[in-house]
Amino acid sequence: MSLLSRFSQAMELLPSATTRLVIAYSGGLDSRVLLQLSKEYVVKHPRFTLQAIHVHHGLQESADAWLEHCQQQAELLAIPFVAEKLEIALKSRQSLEAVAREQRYAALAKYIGAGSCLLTGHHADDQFETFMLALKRGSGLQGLAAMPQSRVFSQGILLRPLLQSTRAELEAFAKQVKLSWIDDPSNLSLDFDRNFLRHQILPELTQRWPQWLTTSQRSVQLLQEAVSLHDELAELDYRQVARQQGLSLRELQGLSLVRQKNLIRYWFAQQAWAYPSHAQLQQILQQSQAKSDAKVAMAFPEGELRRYKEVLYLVDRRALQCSCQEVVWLWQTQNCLHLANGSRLSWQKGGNLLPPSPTQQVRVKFRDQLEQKDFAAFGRLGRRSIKKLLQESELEPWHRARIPFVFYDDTLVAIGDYYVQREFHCAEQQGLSLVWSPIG
Ligand SMILES: Nc1ncnc2c1ncn2[C@@H]1O[C@H](COP(=O)(O)OP(=O)(O)OP(=O)(O)O)[C@@H](O)[C@H]1O
Repeated sequence: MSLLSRFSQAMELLPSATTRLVIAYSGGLDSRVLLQLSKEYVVKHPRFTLQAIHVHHGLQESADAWLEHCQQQAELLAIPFVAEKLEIALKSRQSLEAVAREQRYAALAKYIGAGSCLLTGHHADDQFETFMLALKRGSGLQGLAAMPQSRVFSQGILLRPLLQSTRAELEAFAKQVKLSWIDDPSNLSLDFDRNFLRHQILPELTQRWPQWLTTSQRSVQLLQEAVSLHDELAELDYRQVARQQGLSLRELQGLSLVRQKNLIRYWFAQQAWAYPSHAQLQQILQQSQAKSDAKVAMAFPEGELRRYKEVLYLVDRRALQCSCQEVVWLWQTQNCLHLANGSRLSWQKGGNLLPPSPTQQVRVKFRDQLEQKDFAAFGRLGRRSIKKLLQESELEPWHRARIPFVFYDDTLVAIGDYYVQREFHCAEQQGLSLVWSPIG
């Protein structure tokens, strides 16, 4: 089968609403072939528009020359071209390669709205390397399943139409039609694990077993099917076990151990958190057996795992941020307030909070900023009443220091969307309704 036929077959995976193809064009062999085939395909399928994007990392001396080369190649094919320049700043212990990749995808994501598809030049050799690197790390099924041919990306989709073709096939095609491309010198350095696999391991394997890439690709596809099956099971279990925004411990523990692990991994992915490692997973399962809630708090880059009232929560890093200054709210001009602690307070008509008079100033404070006089509204029990009120609100403890207390001038009128002071009640639906979202 020709490269173009395989490319066209992959394009059939696109939803019918896709009309815009965005080519991630690095200037290397793979994406140069991708550029060519995309152009040939679009000529035959004019419902698609094309655009090429080059991400300029600025990491190598020749980065500017690469950008220029890419622009010329795109012009040659009359494909609209854009360059995205990055300024990569590394924090300690971050890998340059990983940060560059993350920022590259973030830059590309901006171009992928609904109806758009990002095309990348990944091929079968890349797939093999990804699989081997996952094996080296001791990854689970998800890691070994390497790269899917398509996945949701930003508001659209990411497709790898060359994934079934080998690098040798791409090179033969590029030479035959006399394409020009850039060879990145860093691809030769055996210091990188990927290059070691590419230059030392794969040639040995394909010399002994010429079909190696095709057959190992089949195994990867079977692993991908197994991943889908695991996800389907996790989805069913999730429906059973999900409580509030978390997982009910009682329901979780009713599952077999492997299903618990499968569900927890799925749950992390649903919240867009990186998968927990094998050791972290063990720890989560151990901690969820603990007798008291207080013991469970595990830190992850995205936030913390917490336990409250027999439910496990993944608490976003932003929701652990408490500090916040008092704010004066321009009530008449703004119906939504993004607070510095990452939460959001908004109001709409149709609630039971009496609106402020035009001369009243609306202020927002937080629990730690309340003064003695603010508690007066709560009668003799003051501070303790507020504590009790928040406990009764069922609001998770980590949100209680973050909930906004709303004042008209100096008088407390409401606490988030949980409580309206008696004197400021009006007939149902005649007043305002406050809405507080812990993560805005
Ligand atoms: N600088 C870039 N600008 C635009 N697209 C790029 C750039 N670098 C890579 N790509 C896209 O990504 C594809 C894979 O490139 P490469 O194998 O170098 O990526 P990688 O660093 O291994 O990361 P990953 O495999 O996670 O995408 C390329 O074929 C191209 O489509």
